[in-house]
Amino acid sequence: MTAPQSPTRVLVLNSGSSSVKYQLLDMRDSSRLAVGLVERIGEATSRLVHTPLEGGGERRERTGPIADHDAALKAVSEELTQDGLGLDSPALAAIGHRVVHGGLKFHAPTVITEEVLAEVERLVPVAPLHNPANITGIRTARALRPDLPQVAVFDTAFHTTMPEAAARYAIDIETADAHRIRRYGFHGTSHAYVSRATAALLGKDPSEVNVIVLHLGNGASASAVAGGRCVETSMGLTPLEGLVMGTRSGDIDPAVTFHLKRVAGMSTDEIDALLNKKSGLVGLCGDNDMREIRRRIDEGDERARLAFDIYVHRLKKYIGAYYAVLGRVDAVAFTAGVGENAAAVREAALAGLEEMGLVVDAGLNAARSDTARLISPEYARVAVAVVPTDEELEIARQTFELVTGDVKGVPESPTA
Ligand SMILES: Nc1ncnc2c1ncn2[C@@H]1O[C@H](COP(=O)(O)OP(=O)(O)O)[C@@H](O)[C@H]1O
Ligand SMILES: CC(=O)OP(=O)(O)O
Ligand SMILES: [Mg+2]
Repeated sequence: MTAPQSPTRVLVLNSGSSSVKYQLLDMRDSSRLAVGLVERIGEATSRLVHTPLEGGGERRERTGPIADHDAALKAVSEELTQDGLGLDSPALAAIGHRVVHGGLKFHAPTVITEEVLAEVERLVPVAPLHNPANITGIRTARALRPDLPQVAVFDTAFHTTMPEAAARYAIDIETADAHRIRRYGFHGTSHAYVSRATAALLGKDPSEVNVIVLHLGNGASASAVAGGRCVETSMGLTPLEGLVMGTRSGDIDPAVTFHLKRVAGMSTDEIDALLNKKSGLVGLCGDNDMREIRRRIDEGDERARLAFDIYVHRLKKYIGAYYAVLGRVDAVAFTAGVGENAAAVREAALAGLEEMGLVVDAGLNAARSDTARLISPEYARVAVAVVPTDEELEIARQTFELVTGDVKGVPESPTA
């Protein structure tokens, strides 16, 4: 009789403000067994799309109201069970959660305890769109499988290497320290994964290269990574600072908020909602989807053109700034929904930077691919790359490594 195999599967939950993305992976070969997405949580038109990649099941879609993240996770659990991949499976080693704000405490993936949850809860005011969803995801997953290790992988962890000169705001230092006001940075799992994948694409070790990573999704951030360590990133105390995003303003003179309060008579909550939800691309032109913005530009829409130009202008400023921070740049890597798909954004962001060694080959830029690739000509001094991010795989790896102490070889139970 053979002894039972050690569990090798990890379920990854990436709970966003109104969505949950999930993947079930087998860490023996990092293969995906099921992937899915629940979107528009809390609306009447919620949608769950579930794709089993193992067991011969078909892609399924459910529409109709899903009230909250708790209901969303229960629906995901039902879908997985239908494919024989349910949370009750003894093959499951752990559940890995993306947790957006980890403050200064968490530098590495962490097994979730009540103390860890309390700290994540304490940080809700500085990640109001993200941490509450992460907490619900953790509590629901724990209720479904109380015996299983649950691991938090923090968006902030990769940025904890930032030097004080980059991490501090120039405000009264006692006030800042009393309230832990500093720049934390986010999307760190993606910046870590993409900077490493870019080094691999260049055939180098991460310690040998300096990379500017541009994570352009709904939320967007840039980072400067020197020899594998983050030295600067564009998001700050909260995920509001930095680049222009789908619905967030990014950088703004803080006095705009006083002005809105004193002159426009808006409340703090109204200003918060304005800057987080009604700004960025959606505030400028009514759309936050870059595909729709490009379509409108092609039809001659001036508002869409202006929104695109502001988005790209900010991006270019950050590329220049991070070039200066790094001194020598080996590669600029574009990632996430916009970075991976919007050739026009990549072209416009780097236009006119030939003197800095940054050149985009139009043919390579226009080509499409699901794998990491270079879009700069061979002669260019700085490589420009499109590198699909994979936050879920990175979370699964870190989770599995933490619970088994091994990421490559899977420990087997000794044969009886
Ligand atoms: N084919 C495409 N062309 C241009 N932009 C795209 C394309 N596909 C997706 N996007 C952009 O990517 C965004 C979503 O990026 P994603 O990384 O999935 O975001 P998030 O993880 O923050 O939800 C969309 O809002 C859209 O602007
Ligand atoms: C931190 C952050 O902005 O995340 P997202 O892009 O998922 O909203
Ligand atoms: Mg994302």
